[in-house]
Amino acid sequence: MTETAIAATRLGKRYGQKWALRDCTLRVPAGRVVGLVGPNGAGKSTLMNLLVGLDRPTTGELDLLGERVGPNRALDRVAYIDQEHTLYRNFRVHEVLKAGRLLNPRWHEQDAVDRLHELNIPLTSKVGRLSGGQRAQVAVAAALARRPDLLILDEPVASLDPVARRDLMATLMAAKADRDCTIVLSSHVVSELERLCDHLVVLDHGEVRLAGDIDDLLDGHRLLTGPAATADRAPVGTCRVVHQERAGDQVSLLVRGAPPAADPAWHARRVNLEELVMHYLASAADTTGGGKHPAVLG
Ligand SMILES: Nc1ncnc2c1ncn2[C@@H]1O[C@H](COP(=O)(O)OP(=O)(O)OP(=O)(O)O)[C@@H](O)[C@H]1O
Repeated sequence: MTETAIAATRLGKRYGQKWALRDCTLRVPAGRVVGLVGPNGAGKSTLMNLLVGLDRPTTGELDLLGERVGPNRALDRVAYIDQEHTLYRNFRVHEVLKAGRLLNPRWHEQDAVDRLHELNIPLTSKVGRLSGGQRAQVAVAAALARRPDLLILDEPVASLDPVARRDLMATLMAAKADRDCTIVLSSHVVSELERLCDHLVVLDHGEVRLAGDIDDLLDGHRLLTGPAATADRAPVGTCRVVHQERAGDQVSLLVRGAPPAADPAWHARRVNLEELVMHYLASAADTTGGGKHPAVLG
């Protein structure tokens, strides 16, 4: 397997005057499960459309699984599932599999049959009569039957109830355990990604705000809390202040790096993934004028 699943260099997509994605430079090692997060309109679907070849970039370069993505490149090692888990509703499940068999040179039907059997989804059922969760499972089973090296899912659980969400996440985790593919999934809900993902990309206003392996990102940040009155003298050392937030007479600063434990009035602790993402998004909102949060310091 190639070492790098996704290498994007200054990738951009403009619709008319508007940049949906701008200057996106990313390197995702193969085998990662990537959580792509960001608010509405952040550019998540735009990035995914570029990754799966549904759209062409306005600027920049994109390599997937070691190959340059271009107009004549078949993306047969990449599978994509959109938000609606689009399937023909009049098809029966076995007809979905037949279509997959006819359309895909790499097709392992028994994988899908076994998976659907385990989930008690009859092959004779009409897609339109399945629940939303079952339809999502059929879409995932059909995508996995292609044994993709890169599986991309646009908000796969957004329309599902909590049990169906859990079941779909379990299917993805099992698929990852079976085959060492790279998975990219987008969501608004960070807590949903936390159990599954080991790599994070935060997008906002079409720009990458944060990207990296989640363990490294969590190790590399601290939340420094102390008296708001002395916020400008917070003991940050050489750390970069990403964002600060005031609550009463206390202020919390998200810093990148390890601040020196010099001042007893200040307390440094690790952050969780949700806090990390929220601070980065709040910081982005400050710089783009879209938020109500206090100013970014550095
Ligand atoms: N085909 C298009 N034509 C014009 N503008 C578009 C098009 N597709 C996306 N955009 C714009 O690009 C920006 C990014 O949209 P995108 O759908 O990628 O965001 P997103 O993060 O996936 O949002 P959501 O979470 O709501 O699905 C938005 O401002 C959107 O209106």
